[in-house]
Amino acid sequence: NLPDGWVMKTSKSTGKNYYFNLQTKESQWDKPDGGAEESKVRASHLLVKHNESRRPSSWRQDNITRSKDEALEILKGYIKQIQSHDKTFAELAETESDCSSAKRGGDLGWFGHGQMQKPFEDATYALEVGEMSGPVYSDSGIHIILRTG
Ligand SMILES: N=C(N)NCCC[C@H](NC(=O)[C@@H]1CCC/C1=C/[C@H](COP(=O)(O)O)NC=O)C(N)=O
Repeated sequence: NLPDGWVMKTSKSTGKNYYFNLQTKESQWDKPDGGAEESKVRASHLLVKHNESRRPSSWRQDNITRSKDEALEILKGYIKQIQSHDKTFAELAETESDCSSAKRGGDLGWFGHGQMQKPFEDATYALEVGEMSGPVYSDSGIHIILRTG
């Protein structure tokens, strides 16, 4: 049996079985190891990309040219909006995040060690469930992380 959200599919082109996560829409050839549930975490994030991001493009903007400093100032503004309860985390992530998870309010689903870039993984595991991070830097850009599970 497969961990939650995962289904097995057969590739039309190769006839090989692969695994697809209905929640995160990611697919992989290897059977997802359940991994001890307790070692997994769930998080949402709001990503602001910049011109040094590994992929300076997103659903919001084809070519992202803002500087890293500008991205940090923008992200700090979002943190203030969330802390003042002006908007919820998910509402802001949905309209502002440069990650495709924006359409799920920033939800990345459950993940274990080795799946996300290390700085992001470490920052998430350091949070209590329900806690929000400050600015977290990865090769993708600058994130706010909300640990949800
Ligand atoms: N398991 C789930 N839900 N999907 C696979 C995630 C793969 C992982 N991704 C990341 O580490 C970045 C930073 C944290 C979230 C994340 C999202 C990136 C950010 O955007 P990008 O820099 O790729 O354009 N978009 C999707 O992957 C990686 N090892 O590269």
